[in-house]
Amino acid sequence: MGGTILKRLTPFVALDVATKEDAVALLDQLTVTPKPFIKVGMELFYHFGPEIVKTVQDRGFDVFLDLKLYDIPNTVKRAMTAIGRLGVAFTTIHAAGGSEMLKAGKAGLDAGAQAAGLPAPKLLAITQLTSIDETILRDEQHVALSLIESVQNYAHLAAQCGLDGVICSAQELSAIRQVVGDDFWCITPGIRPEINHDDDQKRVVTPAQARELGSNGIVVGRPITQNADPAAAYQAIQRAFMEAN
Ligand SMILES: O=C(O)c1cc(=O)[nH]c(=O)n1[C@@H]1O[C@H](COP(=O)(O)O)[C@@H](O)[C@H]1O
Repeated sequence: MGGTILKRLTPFVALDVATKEDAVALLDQLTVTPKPFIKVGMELFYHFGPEIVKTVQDRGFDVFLDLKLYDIPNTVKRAMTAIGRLGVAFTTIHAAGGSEMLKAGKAGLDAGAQAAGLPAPKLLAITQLTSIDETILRDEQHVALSLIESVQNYAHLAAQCGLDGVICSAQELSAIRQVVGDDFWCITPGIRPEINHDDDQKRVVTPAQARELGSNGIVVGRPITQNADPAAAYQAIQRAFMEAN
């Protein structure tokens, strides 16, 4: 890291629930210090649209709107312009869409924010989803690179296109840091307090491992939202990630 101090954000809680009542109940339980970022994903957004973003913001949380855009450059640019007007802090796009799409997305996002008089959201590129492993990459996607090389390639592409960072597994961070600057955000889902490989996530680390590997921020869903005490689960994960032993 060239001797610089790593920026580390409080965890992002993935609000992956189906109803507004469930979302609000979780937000009410997560009014803790330090405050988490709240990730609104496809499930809530497709049910309730921009209104759900406002609901979260009105409760004092910064929003990471995770819609993973992937389409032709013109369509992505226009959709990103709409996202830029929502006042969110972070949003996502697929690096696999290529440089023209990434640059169009960034231009649209910045234009939307500027038109609304808001700061531009940070744009993060999805590299390889944390549910993808070497077997899927080789046998289904027919990608000739190793998983780490593919993630590293997408991170380099995203940085060259002027994006603010990537989403990846913390397992790829040292490879990524070889090709991007220290100020490039590497946000890492696939976090489990205990590694037991019993769900759809394939490239998984603990919160403490994410810290040791140099993650700038972790995204955590089910270990918090499906816990009987979401606030306690969040606080334990937050401490493990943010405080050195
Ligand atoms: O973009 C994301 O946030 C994301 C990218 C990725 O590669 N893997 C990944 O799990 N995510 C998201 O991170 C969250 C992880 O949720 P849990 O697996 O329940 O902790 C989900 O909301 C996913 O959509």
